[in-house]
Amino acid sequence: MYQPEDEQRLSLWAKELLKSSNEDVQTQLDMLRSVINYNDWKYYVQDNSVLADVEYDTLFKQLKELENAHPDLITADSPTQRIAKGLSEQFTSVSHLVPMLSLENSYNAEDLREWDKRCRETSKESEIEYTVEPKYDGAGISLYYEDDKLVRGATRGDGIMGEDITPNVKQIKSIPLSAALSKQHIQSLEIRGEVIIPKDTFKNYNEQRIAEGLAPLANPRNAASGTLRMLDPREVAKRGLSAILYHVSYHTTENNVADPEVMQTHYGTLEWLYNIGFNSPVKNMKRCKTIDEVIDYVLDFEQHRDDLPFEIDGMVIKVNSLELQDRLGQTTHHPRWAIAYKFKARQASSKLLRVEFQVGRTGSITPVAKIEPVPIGGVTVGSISLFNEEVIKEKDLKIGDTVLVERAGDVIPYIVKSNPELRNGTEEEIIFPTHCPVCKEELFKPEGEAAWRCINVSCEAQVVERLIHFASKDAMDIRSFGDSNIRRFHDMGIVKDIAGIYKIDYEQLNGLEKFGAKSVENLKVAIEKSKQQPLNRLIFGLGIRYVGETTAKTLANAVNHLKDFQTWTVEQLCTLEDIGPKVAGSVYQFFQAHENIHILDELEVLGLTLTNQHKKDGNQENGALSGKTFLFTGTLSRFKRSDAEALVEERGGKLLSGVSSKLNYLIVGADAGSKLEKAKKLGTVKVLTEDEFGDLLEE
Ligand SMILES: NC(=O)c1ccc[n+]([C@@H]2O[C@H](COP(=O)([O-])OP(=O)(O)OC[C@H]3O[C@@H](n4cnc5c(N)ncnc54)[C@H](O)[C@@H]3O)[C@@H](O)[C@H]2O)c1
Ligand SMILES: [Zn+2]
Repeated sequence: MYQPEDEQRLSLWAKELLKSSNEDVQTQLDMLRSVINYNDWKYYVQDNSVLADVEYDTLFKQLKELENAHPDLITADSPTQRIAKGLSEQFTSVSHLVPMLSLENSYNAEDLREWDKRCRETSKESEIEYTVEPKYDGAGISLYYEDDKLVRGATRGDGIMGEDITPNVKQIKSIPLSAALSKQHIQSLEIRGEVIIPKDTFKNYNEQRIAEGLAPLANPRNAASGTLRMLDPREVAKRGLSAILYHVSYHTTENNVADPEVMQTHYGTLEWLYNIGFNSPVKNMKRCKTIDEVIDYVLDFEQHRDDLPFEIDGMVIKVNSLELQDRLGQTTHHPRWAIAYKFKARQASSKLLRVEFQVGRTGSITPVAKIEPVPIGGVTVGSISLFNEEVIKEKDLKIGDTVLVERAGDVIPYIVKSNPELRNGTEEEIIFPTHCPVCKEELFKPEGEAAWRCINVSCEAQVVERLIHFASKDAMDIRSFGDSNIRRFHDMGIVKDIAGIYKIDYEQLNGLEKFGAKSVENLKVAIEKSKQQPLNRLIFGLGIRYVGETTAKTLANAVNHLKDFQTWTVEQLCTLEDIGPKVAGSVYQFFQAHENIHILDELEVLGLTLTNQHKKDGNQENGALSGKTFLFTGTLSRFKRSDAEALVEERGGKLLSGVSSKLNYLIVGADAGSKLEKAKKLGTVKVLTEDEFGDLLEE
């Protein structure tokens, strides 16, 4: 389609147009159209954008404004007159019964008031009721049901034709394979929605990829869109996709009877869909009588976007009455009865200045990109982990490159891509070191692993990282002993290893710059308090390779005393829940090393708890919740989830990972989805609100 020199030219034009242009109107129009066509192709066909979404949106808006000012210069093939292209050749194409259009965008209250005014003028209504729902950041899909059965699932494609991905769609558990449509005399139904990957599924998936040495996937949206187009449905099933349905685009009734009453409003339709088993936005939806109410709701929602279990990139405002929607109609690009309100962007382009190589607590070398600082979603990003050497190769990064940076929700920022087409020849290769940047020992890359390692156990960098990890919030939680103090104390020779934390000579700290008597006292108290931390935190804090918080808990529950593991074999370790040979091997090695046992002995003498308190107290057998099983779902507001889970375990209760007949209690927060549905269907699970759970704890 495009030659490299075309790509370079079009990218330069984009930058020029973004800065403002002094070309005449016709030239500007031509440039904008070429640039937008090119970026549509990159985005929809190649799944590989060059511009940040905001930048693209700005150019699109420029084009629209220019065309509004010069309607005579609008051409039929202008990108404003059609929806973008996006069909691959991997799947059979199918026609949508009704085109899948785009949405008009708005960015502030002014835009929304403007739109409301237009809607009222066009419809000649003085007041319009709107609905507001989240704009899910995933991949659009269209589902077709006939005689209560799911017949077909398709991607959006170019809006007219989509890709037939029925086998993949059938793997998504929140999409019912059949639904009681005929109860409302609906014979056929085409519904639209979004396929998404919940944030924690995405995070787990990426952590797994990183542990396996693979580059993490860019963002939940790309992950959803890529997964839907995978050729093996079994792989799709493993990815934990979810679907939310937000629009009925077409339907017929049995014997042409009149439409059911529920289908007179958008809200009613979604409520009905929800009641017959579809996941729809009703729970996060609001009906608003005025545009001011709409504006309040979207602004408020933006504050809480990170509390949702999935990514959203804005809100969608729709006219509630379907009759009025019909009257307002659509352009070739978007319906007039809906508009998207886009949240602040979380993407930006910046320049890659240099790459630093950091040594982790297990000796792995992590390349970290230093970029020209850019604000993204309210924070300034200047440093970005590149994970390993492969990522640098895969993304084809060079020093001096213009890179696209994204920070999605609570996901750490990452470089989406470089833009090789923007290079001018002065860029430099990134050279991975052959020796540890701190202790200068030669680096090794074990077979089958992605990370280079410094295997010198007394490498200073590793010692410090181990101390930082040990004192961190999720491990021993030694407040007031943060990164910089740890580094300082280590450099001054005050703390040399973990045991050293408990042997600090506080006299020595007197008179230390920026560390007054109060700080010394706080530190002393925090260190003393950490001695009482439960065994699982200590195990996690020790930083045994592959032992995360969950594994640490499993290990802590398996023994009476930590040193009991000295006699465990790899096979025995493998019998523990979720512990495979890799983890077991690492734990085994840790407890076979004399120097580690020596540290444990030292810690015990210094007063730390190496015994499993729960076991000793018999809490688990006699606790108030013993014999009962629990599961939490949705967003909790009163409790932090990990705290709530700890409370259950402290009282002898057991946590389950899914809804089954073994489950006694399901505690539901906001936006509880399929788990709640399933629990209701089972009928044997007691569903509790957070407050009811609180009461249960007090009993
Ligand atoms: N970076 C680039 O080069 C580039 C290129 C092309 C497009 N883009 C981005 O893509 C956007 C245009 O893409 P688009 O046409 O898919 O529009 P869009 O993603 O902005 O909005 C329309 C889509 O929103 C989705 N959606 C989510 N929740 C919804 C809800 N509750 N109700 C209705 N729809 C909902 C639907 O899939 C719908 O198709 C641009 O605004 C731009 O940000 C970027
Ligand atoms: Zn080293």
